[in-house]
Amino acid sequence: MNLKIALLAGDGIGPEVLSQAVKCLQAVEETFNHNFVYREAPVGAIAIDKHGDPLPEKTLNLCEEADAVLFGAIGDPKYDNNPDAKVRPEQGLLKLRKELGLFANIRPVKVFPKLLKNSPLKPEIISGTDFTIYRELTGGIYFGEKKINAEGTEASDLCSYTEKEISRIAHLAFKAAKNRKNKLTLVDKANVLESSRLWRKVVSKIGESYPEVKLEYMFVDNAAMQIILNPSQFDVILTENMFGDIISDEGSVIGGSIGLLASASVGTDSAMFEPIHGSYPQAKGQDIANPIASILSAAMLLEHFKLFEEAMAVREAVDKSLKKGIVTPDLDSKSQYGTNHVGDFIAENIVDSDDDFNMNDENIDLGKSTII
Ligand SMILES: NC(=O)c1ccc[n+]([C@@H]2O[C@H](COP(=O)([O-])OP(=O)(O)OC[C@H]3O[C@@H](n4cnc5c(N)ncnc54)[C@H](O)[C@@H]3O)[C@@H](O)[C@H]2O)c1
Ligand SMILES: CC(C)[C@H](C(=O)O)[C@@H](O)C(=O)O
Ligand SMILES: [Mg+2]
Repeated sequence: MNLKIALLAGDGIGPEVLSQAVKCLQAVEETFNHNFVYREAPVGAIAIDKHGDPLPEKTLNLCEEADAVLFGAIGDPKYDNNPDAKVRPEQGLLKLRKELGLFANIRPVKVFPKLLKNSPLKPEIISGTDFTIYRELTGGIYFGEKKINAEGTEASDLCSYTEKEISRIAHLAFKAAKNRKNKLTLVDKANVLESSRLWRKVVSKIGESYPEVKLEYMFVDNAAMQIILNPSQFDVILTENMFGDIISDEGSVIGGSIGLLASASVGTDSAMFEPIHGSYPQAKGQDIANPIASILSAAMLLEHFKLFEEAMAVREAVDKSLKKGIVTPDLDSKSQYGTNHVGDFIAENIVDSDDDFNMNDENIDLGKSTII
């Protein structure tokens, strides 16, 4: 298959982790005889430094012309620590999502058996965790009207949703639940927020078209607790933009590190693949960041184009690195291995299972995601 892939490395650890994902895609090209063309473009703080704009027009054009975008991370303390900054790296990411129409952000949360003891939570509580968050990505409080009064003493962000914005992601989430364990939990704050009550109305109506899917509702404060207390009760979680952002970082605790959690952001015409973590500025250039979230985001990219064997080969190589303890320090504080070494190991272990993979060889956790 020929694919044009836009590479947006961004800031902090973004470039380091993204280049491990690219190594893996190149290994896939070689092993499975594909031809991917990569084009790099600046985004985030680095794009502000170079062009005065966190999403230069050239970057957006490149993404629009590409078949898919592979994103690193954006963000820099010089903006995080300056509430008065007029231009911010995050605006680049938000604009990109909006312009590409990436309304659904799919974040799988799964525990690798090998890492059961890495989690701060008890193994008996987290084993069997396998849920996917469908986070609405181009609406809600992130995109509502922002105001600050002239004195700078009062500010507001509007949380607004339309029926259309809710229903398009709800259909995706119901279809995903149908292909999984037939359960969908809508996470909201319908006891307080008008926008959440609209979510409930729209989602319950759509639910009538998916009678096999058990629809449940949960308030977000309770959901934040249940994800930690009993994560295996969840199958597909559907939620609005900000709640999805927060509960997915929380979900990453279950698996032992946020450096493992990948995501796909999809719309009708475009798709972007990005780790859920940020630019982790403290680790920039230190070769300690976990590249697996970025590598698994590349696996989701392959699945998006129905390259399932190829994606599986990447997942199996990741699994092998975890089994052999070839991991970064977030997963093993005594580890001698860095970002690059882990990336090399995973890329080198991408093989065509038709050639030499023995299913009984190792107890492999395939961890297949559920993009449709
Ligand atoms: N998609 C994105 O680009 C994205 C996402 C979240 C945050 N951000 C931005 O990133 C900057 C830093 O934000 P933050 O510190 O709140 O979140 P962060 O995700 O960058 O880091 C939080 C903590 O998670 C851990 N971590 C993150 N990535 C890791 C990795 N690959 N390997 C191992 N450990 C990892 C580290 O312990 C780190 O201290 C901010 O500017 C923020 O706006 C960007
Ligand atoms: C950086 C920020 C705008 C972003 C978000 O909130 O969507 C990040 O936290 C994420 O999870 O991708
Ligand atoms: Mg986030």
